[in-house]
Amino acid sequence: MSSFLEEDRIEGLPATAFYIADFITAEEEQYLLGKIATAPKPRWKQLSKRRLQTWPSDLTKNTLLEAPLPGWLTDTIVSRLTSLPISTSEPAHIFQNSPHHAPNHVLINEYKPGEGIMPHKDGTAYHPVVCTISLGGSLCLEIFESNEDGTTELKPKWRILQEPRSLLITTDQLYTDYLHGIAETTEDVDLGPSTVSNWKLLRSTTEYEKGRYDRQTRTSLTYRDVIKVSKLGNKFAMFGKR
Ligand SMILES: O=C(O)CCC(=O)C(=O)O
Ligand SMILES: [Fe+2]
Repeated sequence: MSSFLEEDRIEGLPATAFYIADFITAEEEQYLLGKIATAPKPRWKQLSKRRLQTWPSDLTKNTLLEAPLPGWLTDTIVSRLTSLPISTSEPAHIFQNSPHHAPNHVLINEYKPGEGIMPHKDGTAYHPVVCTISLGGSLCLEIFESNEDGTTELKPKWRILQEPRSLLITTDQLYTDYLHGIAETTEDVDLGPSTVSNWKLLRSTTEYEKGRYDRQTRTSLTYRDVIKVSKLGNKFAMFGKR
C-alpha cells in the first residue's frame, strides 16, 4: 500500500476518488464474507436487484441511533482507513474533518450476476466521504453526470473497476454533484485503459485481457460517517411519538 492516498488518486475523474487495489488480505476477505454469511437472517433486507445489511442499524429521519459498530467490521479496517495521510502537503486522514472523525455506519450490499443499483446520489445524511471495500468478485461502478434540467445522462461518463479486496474512496464533487450506479448485467464489457478510469491502479489486468468478464457475486462494505447521531434518551423525540 502507498504511504499517501494521493499516490492512488484516480486521474481523469472529477474530484476526488482514490483506488487501493489490495486494501485487505485474502484471509480478511474470507473472514468478512464468513461473518456476513452467518449474520442472523433478519439482518438481510431483500430488494428486487440486490440484498443488504445495515450496521449498526437503519437511519431514521437521516439520524443514526447511537450504537457501536461490531468489532468484525471495524477491527483493523477503521484504523487502517484513519492512518492513511492524504498527501505530504495535507497530512490529515480522509475522516479528519468528518463530525466523528471516523465512520460510524456500514452498509453491506450483495449483488448476484445480473443485479445492480440505479444511478443515485448518497444525499445529505452522510459526511461526503464514502469508503467502499469490495469482496468476492469484480464489477464496474458507473459515474453519471446530471443535465442542467436535473435529469441524469443515460450513459455513464466514467467507469471504475472494483476488484475484490480493493478500497474505493469517493468524496468532494464526485459525492455532491455526480451520480453513481451499477449496471444490472451478467458481464461487464468494453474494458480497457481508455474506458476504465482506474486501469493503471488495478492489481492485475490479465483477467480482463479479452476486455470483458463474467460477473460473480460481489459484496461491498460501504463505510460512512452519519452526521446526526441521537442518544437512546432522545428516541421518543426522534420518532415524534410524544
Ligand atoms: O455497492 C456499491 O459499491 C455501491 C453501493 C451504493 O452506492 C449505496 O449503497 O449507496
Ligand atoms: Fe450510493
